[in-house]
Amino acid sequence: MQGQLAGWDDTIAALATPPGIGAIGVIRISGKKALAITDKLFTAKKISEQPSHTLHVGLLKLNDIVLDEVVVALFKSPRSYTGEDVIEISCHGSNYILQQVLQAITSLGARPAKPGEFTQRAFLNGKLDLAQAEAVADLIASNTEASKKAALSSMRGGFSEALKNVREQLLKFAALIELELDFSQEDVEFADRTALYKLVSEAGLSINKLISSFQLGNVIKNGVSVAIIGKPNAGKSTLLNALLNENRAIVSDIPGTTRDTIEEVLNIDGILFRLIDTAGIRLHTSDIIESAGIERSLEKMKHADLVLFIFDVTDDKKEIEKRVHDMKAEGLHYILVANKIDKTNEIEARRQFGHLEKIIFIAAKEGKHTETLKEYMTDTVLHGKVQTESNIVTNARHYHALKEAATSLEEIQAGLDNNLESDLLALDIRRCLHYLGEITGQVTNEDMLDYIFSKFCIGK
Ligand SMILES: Nc1nc2c(c(=O)[nH]1)N(C=O)[C@@H](CNc1ccc(C(=O)N[C@@H](CCC(=O)O)C(=O)O)cc1)CN2
Ligand SMILES: Nc1nc2c(ncn2[C@@H]2O[C@H](COP(=O)(O)OP(=O)(O)OP(=O)(O)O)[C@@H](O)[C@H]2O)c(=O)[nH]1
Ligand SMILES: [K+]
Ligand SMILES: [Mg+2]
Repeated sequence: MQGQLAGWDDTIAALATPPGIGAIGVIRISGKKALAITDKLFTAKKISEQPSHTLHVGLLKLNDIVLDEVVVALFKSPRSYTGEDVIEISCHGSNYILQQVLQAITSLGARPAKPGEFTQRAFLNGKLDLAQAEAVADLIASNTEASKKAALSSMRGGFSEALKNVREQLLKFAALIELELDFSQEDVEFADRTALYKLVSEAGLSINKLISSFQLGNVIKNGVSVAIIGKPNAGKSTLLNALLNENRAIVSDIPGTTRDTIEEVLNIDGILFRLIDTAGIRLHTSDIIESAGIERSLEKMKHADLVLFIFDVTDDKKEIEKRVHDMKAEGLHYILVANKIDKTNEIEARRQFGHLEKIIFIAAKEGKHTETLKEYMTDTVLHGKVQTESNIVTNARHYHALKEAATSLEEIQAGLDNNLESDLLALDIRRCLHYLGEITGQVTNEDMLDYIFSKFCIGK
């Protein structure tokens, strides 16, 4: 065997806490030799003879040299994170001590764990399915309430449960239809086609709901990039500062103040917006540094999830309309920010620009209506629907598999509509089952597992 499955029988060890920081450092050991190795190092009592889920204080010694005074936690197979015997040794957080203890453990027959290898074992031993295991990595990476909540729910099996039901029902039908093939001479129907049709359309609905949750899932997991775009002196940097509530970017009345892009993260209601202040764009310039800046701004605009197109309300209407037309043509998501309403009056500003869609009137300098803009930004990315209670797909791999499963379901439906023969119908059902199984890991291959678990941190 190759890759991660090679060495699956080894006993593995790794630091479970970040190296070099913290009062305590935890080393985790998993596998058949975990207890025996600990027995050789721990002097207070025989760990292998203690009940599972107990804690023990004592000295660790190797060749009569004291390594540290530690706390040992014991999880006996199968009642552990990995399903194997697991020992956790909490040492004093010195890098030197931790390295010494790890070396002692490996000298007694364990090897260093690869990234994600503890969680991979949990998966291989049936403690978690693949979607749950992937959610563990998302949980560790989560940095907002929304991303934590989505990952925790998936890790605890919410998403998997939603798929399991569909899978089991389809499996039943596949088995019945395949049975018909054995009796092909006799023209029998074991699988009730009407019931199958009902199941397939219900499954299609729930899978399509999951598919459409991905847009929100992506926003929750990866945040939203927001390019602040506009002419020199439109007030882009002033707006960045107002949104952040701090003087991050230099503001001045000199056009061309911002030369390079400035990026800052803003958390609005649990969603991370990566704000990008850019150099002002204008049609003609002879300054090469400025034109390089404009180039960069246009690039940021093209790749942003959302564009805040800001302009001075006393500016020429025609030019704004042209920019809006261009953004629409490029299919960009944008909000028009009519700035400096303090310079005129709001009624006049609305008279000039109110015919444009997705527009908001503000005075960035005074922070006027910037809170409303924040609400508008979250509404724009969430499209009004915050599905907090249902399952949210945040993983691109799951999303693609769900799309394939949905296509297979449509094929099954079409097959039923056209009285497709049992063998072909069975193939379509099997294809759908295959894609559902890829998500939760009933269907895997080693490369896929290697890829998924290699993205984890060491010790997880
Ligand atoms: N010290 C420590 N803290 C930790 C973990 C860990 O492994 N060790 N975790 C690691 O991610 C998370 C908690 N997750 C865990 C999940 C399952 C089991 C476990 O031992 N499960 C067994 C026993 C259950 C029981 O008897 O109640 C099982 O499922 O059979 C442990 C931790 C976060 N905190
Ligand atoms: N009256 C008024 N002035 C504003 C407002 N917002 C920004 N300004 C002024 O407009 C000028 C330009 O502001 P900046 O934020 O530097 O504009 P910018 O778009 O970042 O400009 P560049 O980086 O040069 O492209 C400054 O003098 C700001 O004080 C506003 O709401 N009202
Ligand atoms: K400026
Ligand atoms: Mg600026």
